[in-house]
Amino acid sequence: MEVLLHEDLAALSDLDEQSLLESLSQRFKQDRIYTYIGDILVAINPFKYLPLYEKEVSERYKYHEKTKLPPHIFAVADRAYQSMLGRLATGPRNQCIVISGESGAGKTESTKLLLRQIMELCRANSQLEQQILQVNPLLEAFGNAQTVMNDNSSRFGKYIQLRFHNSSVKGAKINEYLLEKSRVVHQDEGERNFHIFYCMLAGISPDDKDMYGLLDPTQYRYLNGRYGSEDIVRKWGEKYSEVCNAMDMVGFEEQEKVDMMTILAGILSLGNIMFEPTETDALRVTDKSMGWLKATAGQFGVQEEELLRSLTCTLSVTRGEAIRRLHNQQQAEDARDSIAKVAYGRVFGWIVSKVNELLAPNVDFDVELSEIGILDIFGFENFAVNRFEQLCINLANEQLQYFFNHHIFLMEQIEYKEEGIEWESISFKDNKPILDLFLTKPIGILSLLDEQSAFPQASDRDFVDKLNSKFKSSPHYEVVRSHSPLFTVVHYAGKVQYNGLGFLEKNRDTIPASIRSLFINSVTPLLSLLFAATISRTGTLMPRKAKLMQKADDNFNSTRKQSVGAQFKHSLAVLMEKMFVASPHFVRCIKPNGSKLPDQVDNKIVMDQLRYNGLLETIRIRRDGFSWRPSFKEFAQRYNILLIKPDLPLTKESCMSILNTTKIHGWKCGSSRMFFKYWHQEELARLLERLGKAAVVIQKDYRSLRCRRKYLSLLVEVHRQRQAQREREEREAREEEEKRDQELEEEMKRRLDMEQENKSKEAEYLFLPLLLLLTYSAFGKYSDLFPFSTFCYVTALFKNLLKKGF
Ligand SMILES: Nc1ncnc2c1ncn2[C@@H]1O[C@H](COP(=O)(O)OP(=O)(O)OP(=O)(O)O)[C@@H](O)[C@H]1O
Repeated sequence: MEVLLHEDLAALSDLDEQSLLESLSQRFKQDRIYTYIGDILVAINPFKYLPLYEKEVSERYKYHEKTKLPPHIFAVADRAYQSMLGRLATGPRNQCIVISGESGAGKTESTKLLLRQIMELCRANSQLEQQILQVNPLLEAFGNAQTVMNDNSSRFGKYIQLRFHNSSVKGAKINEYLLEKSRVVHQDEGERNFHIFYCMLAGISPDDKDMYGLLDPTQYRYLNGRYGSEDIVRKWGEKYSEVCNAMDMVGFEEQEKVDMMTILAGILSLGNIMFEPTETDALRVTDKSMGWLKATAGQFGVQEEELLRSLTCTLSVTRGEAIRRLHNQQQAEDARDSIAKVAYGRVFGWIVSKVNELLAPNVDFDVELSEIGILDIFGFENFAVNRFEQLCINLANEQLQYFFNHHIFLMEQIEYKEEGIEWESISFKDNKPILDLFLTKPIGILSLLDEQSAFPQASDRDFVDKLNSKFKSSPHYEVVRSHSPLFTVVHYAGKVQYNGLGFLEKNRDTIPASIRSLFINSVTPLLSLLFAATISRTGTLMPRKAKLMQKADDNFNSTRKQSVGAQFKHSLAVLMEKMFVASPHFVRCIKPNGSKLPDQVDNKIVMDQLRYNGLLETIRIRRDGFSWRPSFKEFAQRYNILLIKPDLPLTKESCMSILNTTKIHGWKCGSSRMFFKYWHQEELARLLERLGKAAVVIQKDYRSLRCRRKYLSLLVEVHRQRQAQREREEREAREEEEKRDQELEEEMKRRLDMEQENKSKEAEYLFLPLLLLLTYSAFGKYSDLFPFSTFCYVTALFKNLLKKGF
């Protein structure tokens, strides 16, 4: 039991297919839906609520050590986030998380959980992060639908690029891949149209229903006249308010929402327009559907007659002459359906481009952003009837499987050989020949499809005949003897029989110029914008400014447009380019049974998935192989800190010296790079972390020492300043006192002087008359000899002598 419940299957020494299955299903029965194969996460869809994603669980998985907690999708989010920031074994790098598995295996749920946890990790609570989280319900409503394999199946692929500056999210970009537009006009048994139609009909208020001209849901042919039980309708209603909230949150304007709903209502009405032949060659709209024609024209904001004309005939200009060709009933119905598909496809593309506009990073161009990409692409599909869409979906899955194989098996084993590492080769199912069958030029399925699509007279049968003649000897292709244009491709995940009917038309995906110009002139601004938009080489809608529209439309030529197959091929190539330069993390989703039931494991279904996913081989390569292979330079640069020697040369010898200081075993040394087991990354990261913690302690102590020293010198300075202050104050006091003494002395002197003066004045007053008397009496006799002036002079002389204290 111990072995069976092992959390990392790569740690088991011996495992065969049967014990792998047993091990996973035992864990599943105990609600342990996650299991590691080294650094790869296997997730089995529980089809029931499990208390695995609560706030408290999310907290535990933040910055955790992998081996200390059970395997979890949150652990993948944590590892991608920490690796992006360069906190784990490697320096900062862009990351991508690749989620794969067949339809209904749980990819979209895993994507949502990853997004949520990454937002938690960057402590997100700003408006931007809320907007990023709100994008999902919006895209799900417009891009998901019920299929026989999954009630909430993604009918498009998406690659979400989260962009960060340092640790906080600065923006996001959604890349969408090939929406299954044909679902708007046709759904197979047991399937439904896109969720938004049902949500809108269930959740809209009676007033708005009147405003948009919506009627009873069972009346609409595009909905197959089917609606749902009361319970389901209630849920759709709730979903509709969620979608409206999401639109508000993401930032859609009121008029844009109204336009969008009007277009959806128009698509539903359009589907009810039926045609019948008249006695002349012309077609007419049946009496019953005249009302629908009127309603559609109103909802699409175009003239009723013009709409009818564009449905029933094609106008083309040859050598300056306008030629009108009448449609037969089938052509009119095709024109009707193609309007519905284009309108819906473009609404979806517009939502994505609008979301991207609103979530674009608001930072300067020179700010370098890091990225985590999450890929949630439609799962492998094999229905009773497989059409062009299934072919594209399965091609995308082939491409993903190739990416997985390339990373896990191919690159690794090539490097062992090149670097002289002893290695017993592990065989795996290489799907490169199947990819080549699709993508090779000029003789691959997509090239032949393009070739045939370019001939207006070619039929789907011609296309399949061409495939049969070119690939009849290929081990990955089987000719099917039938009146219908059938063919079989042996995919990595099993054989799929395709029905070639409609392949050419879907690949061309053109709308007649007359229809396009009719809608460009619609009074509904959004519809006009959508039909004037161009489509990029990778199939992305590019809305244009109104003024530029008409000019470009004058020389619009539908044959210049890339085929859908070519666009899809390009978009996959661009996606692979992005993913090949990032560090990948793999989540392999497994569907436990075909009935979408909880607690049930269908051994055959699970075993098939384990086999075609190559999980047993993955376990072997993760157990015996060296999944992490940094170059000497890369390793020495990152880990020289373990030697605590600056300026260490980035050589093999340095790598050896570094590793000799650790207790890590089991690594190998090649001729230009090191070879490590997946768990070595964790061990080295732990050593770095320990060193990091030690560095923090040293920094802390050093800082405290510096602070203490600074404090002491400040204290001395304070003492010095205080002393100086004291001395200054004393000196000032002294000077003040001296000044006061001096003033006192002066005052005393002044008073003395005054006293003296007073005394002399008294003497003057006392002696002057006497002196005068004496003088006069002494000199009186000789007054003749002494004139009066002499007398005055002598008197003044005495007076002065008296003043001076004589
Ligand atoms: N972790 C989970 N916990 C509970 N239920 C889950 C979980 N994962 C998936 N499910 C259930 O399985 C259903 C299908 O999952 P999901 O839509 O994620 O599959 P998918 O692989 O994305 O399929 P497709 O390729 O068709 O889009 C979900 O609607 C949900 O009911």
